[in-house]
Amino acid sequence: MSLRVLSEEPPGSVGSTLLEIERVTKRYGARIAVDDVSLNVSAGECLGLLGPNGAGKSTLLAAASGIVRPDAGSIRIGTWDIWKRPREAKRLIGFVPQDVALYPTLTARENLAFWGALAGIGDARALCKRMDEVLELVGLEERDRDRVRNFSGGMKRRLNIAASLLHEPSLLFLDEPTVGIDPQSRRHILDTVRNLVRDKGLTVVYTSHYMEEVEDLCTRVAIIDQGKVLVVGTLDEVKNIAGEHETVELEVQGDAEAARTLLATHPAVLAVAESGGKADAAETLLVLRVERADHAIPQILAALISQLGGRVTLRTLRVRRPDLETAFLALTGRTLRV
Ligand SMILES: Nc1ncnc2c1ncn2[C@@H]1O[C@H](COP(=O)(O)OP(=O)(O)OP(=O)(O)O)[C@@H](O)[C@H]1O
Repeated sequence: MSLRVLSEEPPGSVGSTLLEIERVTKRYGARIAVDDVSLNVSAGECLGLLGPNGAGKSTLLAAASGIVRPDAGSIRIGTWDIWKRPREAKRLIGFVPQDVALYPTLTARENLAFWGALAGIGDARALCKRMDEVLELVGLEERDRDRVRNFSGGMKRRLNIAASLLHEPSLLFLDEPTVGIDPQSRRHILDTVRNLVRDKGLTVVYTSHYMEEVEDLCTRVAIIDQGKVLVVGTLDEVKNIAGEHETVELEVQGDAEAARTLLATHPAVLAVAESGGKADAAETLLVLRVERADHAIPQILAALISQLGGRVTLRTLRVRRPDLETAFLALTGRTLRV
């Protein structure tokens, strides 16, 4: 599938291109992790990079941060090519990896001092002031003397974000910062990122497989799957990509395979998506694309009752309005959920 660029220029008061990714490819052996990706990010915007596990998001961020060298293509941060002028380019970026990079036996402040020294902040007073600022930004100012080994997973992620901000970057890469953490820390991270963009003018590339987070934070979104960016545009442009079609979700118990087969050939159903439900789950999620939900639902229910009554139990039925999940479905025939 070829890339669809729905809008060249991001909306709002954003500036010149701060990140330019041009035709980047990265292979691991025979596997293509990033496949000929081009993407621009303007100063002041928050771009969401949305895709399922294994889509290539981390590899693309690692390439853009100068951590993983691509096999082809170029990456420019501001005016600097990240591979030709890494020192200058890296000064402009902060990178928050998925894995926490902290010393558990050191306190929060000692960890920041270590990262500050690595970032070249030599002046002790300047570093101290900057540590206070970033600790406050992530809401850890009261815990700065605590050892990191006593922190929750969410607090460690927040400290990692603080460390990435010490040298006052213009562009922040966040690689799935909310995976596997408590809801309070998740809320805190989302609020911190929003404030950094709105109040400090930071430019952010935020990767996630949670469409709600991207809808909440970002002005533009790029959908990535199997190493390719399938579409780039404003949230509204991408949400509407499914066009006039609607999505009906059925949660069924029993012989879900028979229900899937029946619905896949039903005239009211355009397509049944593969959904990544858990193999041991009691219910199976069937995601249907239909022309009009109000017409299709009575026919679908009648077919299930007359042909599979007793073998399948319907637990829930939901109609989805166009959102990033339905866009992903329209583009790939699969659901985002994992
Ligand atoms: N160091 C590596 N060696 C071999 N294969 C790799 C390596 N890193 C990533 N891959 C493969 O490249 C593909 C893209 O992985 P990547 O981690 O970039 O995806 P992702 O979208 O960030 O997914 P996740 O959210 O699971 O990290 C996957 O198929 C992955 O298995």
